[in-house]
Amino acid sequence: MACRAARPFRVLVDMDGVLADFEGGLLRGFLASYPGDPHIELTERRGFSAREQYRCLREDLGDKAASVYESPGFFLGLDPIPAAIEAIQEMVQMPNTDVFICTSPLRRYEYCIPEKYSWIEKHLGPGFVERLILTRDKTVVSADLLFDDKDVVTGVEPNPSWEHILFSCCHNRHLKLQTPQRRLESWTDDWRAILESKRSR
Ligand SMILES: O=c1ccn([C@H]2C[C@H](O)[C@@H](COP(=O)(O)O)O2)c(=O)[nH]1
Ligand SMILES: [Mg+2]
Repeated sequence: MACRAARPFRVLVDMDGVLADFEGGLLRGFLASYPGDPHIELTERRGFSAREQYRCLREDLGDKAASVYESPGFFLGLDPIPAAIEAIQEMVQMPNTDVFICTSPLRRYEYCIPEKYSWIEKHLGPGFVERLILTRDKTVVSADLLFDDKDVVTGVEPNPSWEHILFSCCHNRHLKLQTPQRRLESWTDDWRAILESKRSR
């Protein structure tokens, strides 16, 4: 029987907080839309859900925060995370390596979904649009690694195929990781070493 060739090493890269600066865009939009309201500095952000932290600050502020990222142009207007574009462009050229962008759309998706596609085309080119996976459950996507800023990535699959590498973001920097979880501080941190250490296992 012919041996099945080993499949390429597969990497999932999250979008918000890893490629696109969701937190910076939210704060900028909140200050512009609600200049008289209390806001949360990025250094004060705790927990994945900014909406929840704003709601805890004052009941009405959660919906105000959501109105910012539910507005037309929000997702398309996000700045790239520093060095993210260069890192992905290098990663996708690596031999025997497949890279997909795996991101969760808002429930209110009408602007979010097309703008996520447009953002990828704008910053990574039309070819990368083929590599965009939209799902609210990343555990069902098969891969070797997932770079994601969310502290815990859960879904219907209790044992996802990928190792979750926590990508540092304002809301998770304070977290102390449980061994053996690994963190990537930024795209100028040694992401290549993480790929090679995993690839060789
Ligand atoms: O406070 C928040 C923060 C994020 N979101 C949404 C925005 C995006 O659609 C997804 C991002 O999830 P990823 O895990 O980065 O794909 O979460 C929100 O609704 N509220
Ligand atoms: Mg994210």
